[in-house]
Amino acid sequence: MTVRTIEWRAGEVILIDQRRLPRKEVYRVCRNYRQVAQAIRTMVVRGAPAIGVAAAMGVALGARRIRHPKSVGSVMERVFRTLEDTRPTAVNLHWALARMRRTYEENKDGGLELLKQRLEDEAMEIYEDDIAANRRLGGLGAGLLKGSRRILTHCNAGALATAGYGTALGVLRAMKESGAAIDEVFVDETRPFLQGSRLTAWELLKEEIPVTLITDSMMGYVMQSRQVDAVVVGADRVAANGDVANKIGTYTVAVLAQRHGVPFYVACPTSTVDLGCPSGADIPIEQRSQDEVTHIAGSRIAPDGVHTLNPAFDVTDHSLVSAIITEKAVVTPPYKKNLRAVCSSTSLRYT
Ligand SMILES: CSC[C@H]1O[C@H](OP(=O)(O)O)[C@H](O)[C@@H]1O
Repeated sequence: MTVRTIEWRAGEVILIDQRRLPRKEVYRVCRNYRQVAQAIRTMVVRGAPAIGVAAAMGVALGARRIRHPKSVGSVMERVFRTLEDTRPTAVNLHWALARMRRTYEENKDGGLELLKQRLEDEAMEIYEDDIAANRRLGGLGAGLLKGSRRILTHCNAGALATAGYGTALGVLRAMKESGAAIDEVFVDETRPFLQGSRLTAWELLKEEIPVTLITDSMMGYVMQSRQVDAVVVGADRVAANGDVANKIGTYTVAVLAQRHGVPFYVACPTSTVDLGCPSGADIPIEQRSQDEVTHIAGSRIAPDGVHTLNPAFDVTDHSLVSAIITEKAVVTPPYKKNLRAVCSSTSLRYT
């Protein structure tokens, strides 16, 4: 099954509108960087690696529309700032923009047409690197989870959250490709945006991987009744000490996993590890609109005027993380030392 999450088509960025899934497969055509930024903000495209790739393509779009060499500097600064301001938590967005900014600085004096081509080439490289990384980490994860036949995952860390193949779902895809027996994947709905029930269930059904949808409140029950052999989730930012920011509810899963002796694995490319971020306390947590909590599919389910909280992410302490599966290695504690050893060559300064 090839999900076309995102596609560069000479001067356009094509995105599957993830707000419409699973009922409709609708594609959004972005013809300028502002449209890409809006698609990221409104979660037409979502998922840490996917928004990084989208932002990189947005930079290439922004450059393509420049007509006068003298305006390059002012236009590109506006492009970078607009895309950097879309969503704060997923470090892949800022990592990808740092790569694009490095390419811009290296080529800004080489002529406008060369600059445009170099930025497009870099965006495509970020796209292809992500898919390759997911396939590699998937294979490493399949080896780690060998023998785990009943797995729980949270949110969507699949092809839809990346340039393709997925991270947590990349591990499941690699397990299936290797012939490993998967008896059951428990997917929780992941309120309020329902990435689990709408996106992960959709991806796994298409892959013919056995999936059971549960409500968020059933996570404790399935682990207490010993129905889960392992948990694997994605990540939006891993701090230098191994603390993990991921979709809201991940911390709950991790505490339950520890309580019931279930290994808790995080699958992410090294572009998700932020060595410049000392701990989870330093990770900015995005607060999203209250409508996501008070409405489902556009219908109000809560009374007018009710106060809501809507942090889009939480932080799981590194002590609850059994291992971090990256494309370069499966990283185990002590994370501060081992993450630096594995990820330093990928790390880029974002500030
Ligand atoms: C492959 S990482 C996907 C990661 O991103 C999601 O957040 P959002 O849907 O708000 O972009 C979620 O935290 C996933 O685990």
